Formats: sequence, C-alpha cells, structure tokens
Amino acid sequence: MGAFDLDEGSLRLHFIPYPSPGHMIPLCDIARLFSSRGHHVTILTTPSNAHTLHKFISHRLRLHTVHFPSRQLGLPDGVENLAAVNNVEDSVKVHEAAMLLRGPMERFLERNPPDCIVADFFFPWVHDVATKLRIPRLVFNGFSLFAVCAMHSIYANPIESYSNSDPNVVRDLPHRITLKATPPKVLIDSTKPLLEMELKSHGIIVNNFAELDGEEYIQHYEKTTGHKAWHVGPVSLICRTAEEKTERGQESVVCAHKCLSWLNSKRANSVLYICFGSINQFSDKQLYEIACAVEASGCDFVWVVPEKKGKEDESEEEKAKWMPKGFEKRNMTKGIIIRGWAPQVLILGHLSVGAFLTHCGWNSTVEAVSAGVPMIMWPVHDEQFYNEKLISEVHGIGVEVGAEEWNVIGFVVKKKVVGRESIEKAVRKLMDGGDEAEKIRRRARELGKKARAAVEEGGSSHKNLTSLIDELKRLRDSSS
Ligand SMILES: O=c1ccn([C@@H]2O[C@H](COP(=O)(O)OP(=O)(O)O[C@H]3O[C@H](CO)[C@@H](O)[C@H](O)[C@H]3O)[C@@H](O)[C@H]2O)c(=O)[nH]1
Repeated sequence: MGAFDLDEGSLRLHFIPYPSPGHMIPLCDIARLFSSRGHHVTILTTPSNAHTLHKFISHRLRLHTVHFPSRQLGLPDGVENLAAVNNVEDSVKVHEAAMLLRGPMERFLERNPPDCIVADFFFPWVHDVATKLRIPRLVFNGFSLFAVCAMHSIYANPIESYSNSDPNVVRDLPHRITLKATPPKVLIDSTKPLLEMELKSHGIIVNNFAELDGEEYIQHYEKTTGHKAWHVGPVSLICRTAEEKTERGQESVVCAHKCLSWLNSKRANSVLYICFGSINQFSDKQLYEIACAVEASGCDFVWVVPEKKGKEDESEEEKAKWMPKGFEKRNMTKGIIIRGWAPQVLILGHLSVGAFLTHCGWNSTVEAVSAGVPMIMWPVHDEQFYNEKLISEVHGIGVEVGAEEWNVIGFVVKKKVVGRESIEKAVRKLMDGGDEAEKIRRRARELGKKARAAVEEGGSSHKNLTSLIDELKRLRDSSS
C-alpha cells in the first residue's frame, strides 16, 4: 500500500473492524463517512473480509489486508468471519484468530502512523500502540449508549445483589428500567474489561443518533464515566440507492427488483419482516414455532433464515423439522422465505412493511428506527436485552415477545424455546391494527423522521461528525 496523496488539512485515519457483520458493516460505513468528508481512510482487514469492501475503494479509501490465521486455529482457509461459522466452537476459534491479528496490524500501524485509529471495542490492544505512537484512539462501540450505560450501572454492583431482587431494576439510570433476567456472569466477565479499556480512549463512536439514546443518557454517560461519546448515525442511511442497500454487508441472495415487486404487491403496513441478525442460530424447534405463529397470525411475511438452515432443495424430511408440512405451499402468495443474506435495509424501507420481528441486535434496531418501522422485540444474547427496553419502554415503539433466557454467543447454547402463542400474541399486537398499534406506529414514524434529519446537514449526527473531525485536526496540529 503506497502513501496517500494528502489534500491539505485532511486527516489520515486507520479503521480496524472486528470480523462479524454486526461490527464490520457499521464501522466500514463510518469509515466511508470520513472519506466522504475528504479524509483519507485505510481499513485494516483480512482477505476474505476485504472482498465485501472492494466496491468502496477510492483515492480516499483503501484497504490493507493481513493474513487471517484460520488454519492455526483449525478453521478452513477463507473462514474469517463469525457469519461464516455455525457452531459455538468455531465462533470461539474465529474470535481467537481475530485476536492474533494484533501482531501484523501493530507492525503496519507502527510503520504507517495515522492521525487517529478507530478500532472496534473487541481490540483493546490498540490502546498500547496508540499510546506509543502518541495518537488518539477512538473506540467503535457497536452498542447503543443506553446499553453501555446499563452495563456500567450493572457492573458497578455485584451481580448477586441483582439476582435476589425483584423486579431486577437497573440502578441509577435516568429511567426505571427492569430486566426480566440478569446478564450471565460470563458475559459480565468478558465485557467488563473491554468497557474499562474503552474509557482509556479518546472517546467512543456509536452508530446512533442523539435523539434515540436521549440527551439524558448522553449526559448520564458523560457524568458517570467522564468520557465522551460521539453519535454519528444511523450509518445505514449512507446507502441511498436500491443497489447500495442490496449489497450492504454482503451481496443479497434475492434480487432487489424481485423483492421490491413482491413488496409492491402488498398493502401498506401489511408485511411482517422477520430476521435475527447475522450470527444467531435458532434450533429447528424454535424455527418451527416461528412458522406456526406466523401462519396463525395470518399476516404476509418476509422471513429470513440462515443459508445453512434451509437450502431450497432440502428434502421434505429435513424441511419438516423446522416448518409444518405444506407451509410453503399454503403461504405461496402470503410470504417469502429468504435463505441466506437478505437486503434488510431495502426491505425495512418499503411501505408495505408494518413490523419487524427482531433479535434487537443494535444495527437491526437502529435500521428499523430509521425506516420508521415498529418492532416486535425478541432479544437473544449480549446487550440485546437492554435494546429491547430502550425501544419498548423508553420510546414505546415496540412490543415484547417476552424472551427471558439470556444467551451468550460463543459460551452458552440457548436451550429454551419461545412458544408459538407468545410470538403470535406479540405479532398480533402490532399487525392486527387497533388504537394501541396505531399509536406505536405513529411514534415509530416520528422517530424515523428524526433519524433521517440527524444525518442531513445541520442534523445532530452531521454536526457531531463535524466537531469530531475538528477536534482530531486540533489534536494533530497541536502535536506536530
Ligand atoms: O440477512 C441479513 C442479515 C443481517 N443483515 C445486516 O447485518 C447486520 C446485523 O447486525 P445486528 O442487527 O446488530 O445483529 P448481529 O449480527 O447479531 O450483531 C452483533 O453485533 C451487534 C453490534 O455490536 C450487537 O448489537 C448484537 O447484539 C450482536 O449480536 C445489520 O446491519 C443487518 O442489516 C443483512 O443485511 N441481511
């Protein structure tokens, strides 16, 4: 990689995304935001992950790839992303291999010191190299700031003090937030040191807009941690054309045109969109319950299932494990099943989509908010249980399925199945109409307008990005 031909005053930033779509997609969008403002960005990644990024290469955006040690961990060559594996053991291996990227990436950073490093929350080692090079490090935290505040609050007290209290109130937050279950200790133990390390950075960047986290949480975060958070999202709004939306993250397995013409044939707000992010693997039993619930609710649907799950040519016997017999035939005109990567942002943006049944991954959540689509909240693991609260209790733009079991990806395998009755009940609350559903929908539309305004010139996220850039320039100029 040669040196950039720098425009006067422009910054040089290096971005280090974690190899999982929920982390890579938004951080690479943030890198594109900087390059669209005339700054020079280099994304440090690995060969397979670079494939999805080639389309963004320009004279202001470059990729630098380092070898991903798949073989060293016993993974097949080319498996370099959490989305490329389908079991807990291999997820752990991908994570461990990602941690081994430190050596080659550190050498690259030392040879090519930028003005600022923006690295994922999962790469705390960047702290040492940034300190050595005397350059600011920003942490990309893929969660909502609301979730980060809840984590700080929970981690400040011994977890035992929560499990005996009823209800489980997250203490000292601006709202009275109660959780159905407390986070597992293993999750706390793995994220606490990362949150502590990010407090040593210059600040965190989040894929969110100030109005969604709410001024009270921004102030709460700054007051309790003494740290700064920069809201620069929703970053999915950087995708303007149908093509860009279809190719976001990965090439979609369905053609945008076909997908849109199916959605065009449906009434406004009549379609339920169902997708559980990029890494979640439900059991056959759980998928079966979803199928039964959707069919019983009678609504039109787009249901995304992992590619590994349902090949179109799978045998009837295999299929019968995860959907009732004749399901596809009976629902030929009512729904589509997307086996593999769906053009999520394109689908959510269509007027026929009336609700999103989601696992509350932060990107999915903020994408639904941006599209003004209300949510049926079914958190599964990690910080998704906090996101559920922000959406249903703070903003009132979602209904809860009632999930209680807190899974930790990579450590515990989810055992309980959420029954069809609870799913159907939650779906009906939004999709059957009625005054309450209309109020929720109206609030979601209003918040969607605020999301879109945030990234336009003069909007909160647009201004935040400008002031972050100004600050990084000041830091660079004062150190030279
Ligand atoms: O078929 C698909 C599936 C996913 N996506 C996109 O992939 C991303 C998925 O991200 P997210 O909704 O956040 O879910 P996860 O992939 O589960 O994300 C992980 O990372 C997030 C950010 O840290 C966390 O909030 C989650 O809990 C964690 O599971 C989103 O941009 C989706 O639009 C598609 O475009 N098509």
